[in-house]
This record gives sequence, C-alpha cells and structure tokens, in this order.
Amino acid sequence: MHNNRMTITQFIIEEQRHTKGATGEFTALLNDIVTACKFISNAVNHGALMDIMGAMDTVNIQGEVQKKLDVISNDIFIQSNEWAGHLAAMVSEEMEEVYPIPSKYPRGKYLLVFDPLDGSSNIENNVSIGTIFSILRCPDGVTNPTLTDFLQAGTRQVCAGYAIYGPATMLVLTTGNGVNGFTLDKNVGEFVLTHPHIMIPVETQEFAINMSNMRFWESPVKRYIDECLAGKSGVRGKDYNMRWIASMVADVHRILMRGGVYLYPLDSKLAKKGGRLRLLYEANPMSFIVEQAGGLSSTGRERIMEVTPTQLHQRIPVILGSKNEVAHIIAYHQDSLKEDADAIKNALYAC
Ligand SMILES: O=P(O)(O)OC[C@H]1O[C@](O)(COP(=O)(O)O)[C@@H](O)[C@@H]1O
Ligand SMILES: [Mg+2]
Ligand SMILES: [Mg+2]
Repeated sequence: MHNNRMTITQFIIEEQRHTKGATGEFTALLNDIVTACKFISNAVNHGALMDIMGAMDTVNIQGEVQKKLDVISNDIFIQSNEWAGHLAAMVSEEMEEVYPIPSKYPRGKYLLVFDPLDGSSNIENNVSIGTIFSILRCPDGVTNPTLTDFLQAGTRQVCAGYAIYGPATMLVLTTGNGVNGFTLDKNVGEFVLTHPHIMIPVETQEFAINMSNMRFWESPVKRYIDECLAGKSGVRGKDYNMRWIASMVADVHRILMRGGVYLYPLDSKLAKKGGRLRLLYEANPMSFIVEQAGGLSSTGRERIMEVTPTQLHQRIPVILGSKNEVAHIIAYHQDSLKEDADAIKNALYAC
C-alpha cells in the first residue's frame, strides 16, 4: 500500500509484514512511542498558555537544570510506553538509573532509550526542539535488565527516530531500511508519510558548529573550519554558509532535508567529560538515521555506531552529515594522528 495518505502506523504494519519473524510487538511499541510524541507536541505547542514553561529546582544526572517540559516529556514517555508489555526497561537523559518496567505490568523483549526533550535551552525562545529515541533488543534470557544490558553498540539498534516540534511536528524514522519522514496532521491526529526515502545530499557547503568554542578545538577541526571560512579563495575553492540552532534535532533535520555537516567535537573544555552529546540517546540514534540516509557519522577517529558504550550517560564527540564532507573531516583527523606519530618518532630518534 502506497498512497499519499499513508499514516505512520500503516507504514510500520506494511514494513513489518515483510519482516521475518515479526510478531506485532514492535509495531505496537512504535505505536506507543508515536502517541507519546503527539502528547509532547501538544504540550510544547501550548507554550506559555499552560504552566509548563521555565525551570524546575532540580538538576539531572548531567548536572543540567531541568526545565518543566523536560520532566513533563519524560513522564509522558514513561506512561505511554510502560504498560503494554513490549518493553523490559527504559533509559532516559532525565533519569540517573535504568527504569525497569514496574511489576504490575508485563515485560517484553525490547529496551527503549530516549532524550525526551532535546534542545530544551530553546523552549522559552519558541525555537524548534524535539524528542530522540532508540530501540534495542533485551539480551536473550534477561528478564530484569540492568545497566550492562543497555551498553550495546549503535550497530545493534533495531530502530531509531526523532520527533521535531517545529512550525510543523514531524517524526523521522529508520528501522534499517532507509529513512522516512511523517508530518503530523493535527486535524486528524495522525502522522502522515510526507518525506519517503530521505537521502542526504553527498556534497555540501554548509556547516553547523558552536563557533564560540573555537579556542578550545583540536587542530583538525580548527583546520576544517578555517578552510570553510576562507571560502572561494581558500583551498576548498567554495564559499560556505553556517547555521547553529543548538537543538540537535533541528540541526540534523535540516541536514536530512538539504545536506550539511554538524559538529560537536571534542575540545579542551570537554576533554574530561568525553564530549558534549550523549552516546546512547543522542549520538547513536542520529548516527543510525544519518547513515541510513546515505551520510556518515564519526567521532573524527572512529564510526560512532561501532563504539561500545561503557556508561549509560556517556558523552562522545559527534561529526555527522553529508558523506563527502564528513569523509574530508575524518581525513584531517587521520593527518593529525600521523603528524603526532611522526613527531613522537622524531623525538625518539633525536634522543
Ligand atoms: O549550547 P551548546 O553548547 O551550543 O549545545 C547545544 C547542543 O546541546 C543539546 O541541546 C543537548 O541536548 P539537551 O537539550 O537534551 O541537553 C543539543 O541538542 C545541541 O546541539
Ligand atoms: Mg539532547
Ligand atoms: Mg534533553
């Protein structure tokens, strides 16, 4: 079935019909996630009309002040997804520990990881924000999952997606068969397939980075951005444009729509933390989506989805987007590693 009124549920049912061994559990789980995103979209859209703006007097595990909407979105995600028997446990940016499905509900074979509200520093400014999620399989035989069961490399994701609450609410999804985008038709309350088979343009002249961190960057990133800024008369031979929304969902969504690169690299300020963005519920799901749309996603040194996590809230450097441009930045990291190795060799010979 392919028509111009295909809802996200119909799309998933159709996709699962061709998936060997599918029982309907995954379809039902995604349906609950979609419902949660509709509830969050509704809350976000009310803005200051409801008492949901502003900060709480709590901080999350990251030490960041929680916004009321962070907490509301987290509650919505839990309530929508804990009851149906498809999940064994959940992990969220807003919760320090693993959230096991309470014993009053049945447990299922999947694990859900999510950032309930991404870009929440933008809430008060009415700038696009979103929700990011990733579905993993609960390891065989595990009925009471703990932290280690969530420490799976991104290559093992069953599904990843995000909802973006912008001028329109959209949900973008991959189950490993490409990337599709759905727009919420508020009149009927359904996400409708509007962006089938999204592919990121291979080439780009647009980068997204928080330039205020320039003095802290490592040399390959500094070299890349310097060359972008040099424009047509520099070694890249073309003028670049820049965007930085400070909502990863909004920056990644733009890249899916028209190409570009997004960088939140390692810098000397973040060195101890390992990066800014979180591996399990920001970097991995976005990497799965970007790769499925023909792009690349790397730390600069390795493919993000091949990193084995060691902590629930682990942070990681992120460089993702248009294939050729990300490959170019990775090559600069390799040059820099080679220069470092040569310098060590020369110093040893000099002794
Ligand atoms: O404020 P900075 O340093 O530019 O960082 C912005 C980045 O941080 C994030 O907002 C982190 O997400 P949260 O709002 O979920 O903490 C990304 O979405 C965004 O790209
Ligand atoms: Mg986030
Ligand atoms: Mg968040």
